Amino acid sequence: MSDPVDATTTPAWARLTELKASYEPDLRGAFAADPERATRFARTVADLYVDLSKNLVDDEILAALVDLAEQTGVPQRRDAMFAGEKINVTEGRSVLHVALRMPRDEHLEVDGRDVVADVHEVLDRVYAFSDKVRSGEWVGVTGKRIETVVNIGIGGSDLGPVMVYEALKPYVQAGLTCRFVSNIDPTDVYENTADLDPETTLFIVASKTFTTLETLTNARLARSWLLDGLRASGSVGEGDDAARDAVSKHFVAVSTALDKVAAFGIDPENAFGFWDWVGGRYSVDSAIGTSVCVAIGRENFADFLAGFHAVDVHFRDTPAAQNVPMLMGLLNVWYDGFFDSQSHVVLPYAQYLHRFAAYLQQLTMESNGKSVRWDGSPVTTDTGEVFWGEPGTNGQHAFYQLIHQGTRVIPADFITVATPAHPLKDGETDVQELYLANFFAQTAALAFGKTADEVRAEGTAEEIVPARVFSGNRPTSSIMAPSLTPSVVGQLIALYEHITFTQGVVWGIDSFDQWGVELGKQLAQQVTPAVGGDEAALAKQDGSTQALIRYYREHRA
Ligand SMILES: O=P(O)(O)OC[C@H]1O[C@H](O)[C@H](O)[C@@H](O)[C@@H]1O
Repeated sequence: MSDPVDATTTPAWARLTELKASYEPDLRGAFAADPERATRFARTVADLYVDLSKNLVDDEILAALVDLAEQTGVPQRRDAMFAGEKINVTEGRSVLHVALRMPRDEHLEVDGRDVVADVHEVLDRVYAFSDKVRSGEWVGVTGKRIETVVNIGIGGSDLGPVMVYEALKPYVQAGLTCRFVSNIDPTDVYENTADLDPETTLFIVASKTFTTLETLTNARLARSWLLDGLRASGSVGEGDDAARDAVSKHFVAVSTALDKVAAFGIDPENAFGFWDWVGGRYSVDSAIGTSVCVAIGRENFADFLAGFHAVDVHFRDTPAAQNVPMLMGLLNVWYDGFFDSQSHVVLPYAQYLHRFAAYLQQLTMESNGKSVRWDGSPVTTDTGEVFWGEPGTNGQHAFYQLIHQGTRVIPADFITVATPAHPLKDGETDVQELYLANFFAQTAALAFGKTADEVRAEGTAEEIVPARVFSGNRPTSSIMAPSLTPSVVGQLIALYEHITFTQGVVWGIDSFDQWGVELGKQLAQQVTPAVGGDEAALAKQDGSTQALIRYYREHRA
């Protein structure tokens, strides 16, 4: 595996440094001087129209960013990923989420196996299972059809499925509902089962490793809830055989560790596998998406996968200057490295995408929150900006103030669709038009601001003019699609996967490991006996931890 290139030593970085020194952001001037700017800085990828023109770049800067991608080896590493090379260096693994959405007739050999054939074998089993649940052929232990599917998972085994389920609500079969339990706070499993009927509930235990404390604990709680409920109503007798039979009708699992699934007591017949070359945060398009597939059906799920694939092909085959994910990743590097941007806001003007920012937080921050490169050397630039966001227009009335007038540059991605799922009218007014007017107005306000003279011209008292000035030159990228179809949702996810990849390569980091989450897990194991009252274990904790545990023990009702 080639060594990472230190981006800051490349001629492109030197050029960017030079360009930045003389760059005076002036989007008003840039649009006035170049009537073609909007079209020259727009790109398309699959169904997505991506307007990059309101970013703080000119032709020279963009060219230098493209050179940076070349000089840090982004295209080569991308090709290595698609070829199945083990680019997840610290875990010695290939990185092949792109294989999860390759069409059936493609082939990709890794360690002597055609992974595309393996993918489709599992996909066919997921499809067959989802057909049975949807048609009512799959029944619970008392013969009733399934009405609620509860996905139990966390991190990548939760955020992807819940985000996509919410995004594709209009495609969910009537009479079927999915719920998602992730948190080990007992409230989560309680609230999500309290009003359910065990006879019509199916649990999907989703865990790549099948060792995750939260998920296994919640799965056991769910199993107890199921058996207690069925026994209380006399639907199921006492004894292990009766319990096993009930569990086999109400529990399926998704994991790379099928031996552990069996050890948990779930029939391997009811388990769907995937592979160590799929990162958890890249797994919603694997069997981890089974809850989504049950909800929306195999045709829609296939359309979802096709959306990813269309963006994969674009990312793989398009030269950097036209390559949308690569350009967007490079813009992020530009803002992080040269404007000290510490965060990046994602603002979907599509209510169904209300979990998209939360999903992106794991994708981007677990991938690129690293301080060493893949050869172990320290990074030489900042990495891993904070991703955050909420659907517009809610954010406008809450936190946009900081984006418009705060002291930091916060690049923003605005995402919307032309056709709403529900074209409601307020009298004669098409509400989608009000919604999109806000989208367009916000990106214009951020880019072009409002000068002191413009504020004065409105008759504003001089002493409050400064407070009412908008500097403008606040960068945004606008992403539009015709409507929020399964394919478009797949396209959006793949777009951000490859943006994340591009940033990671420029920074020289392994975007596919997540060692940073391990220490807390280990410590939790050590602390658990102390929380439970083991004085010797308590004495081994630091002073602050001891005090916190004592507080808990004194106040626990
Ligand atoms: O799917 P699982 O193995 O249960 O893992 C669930 C999550 O837990 C971890 O701690 C990782 O940081 C995540 O990347 C992962 O998605």
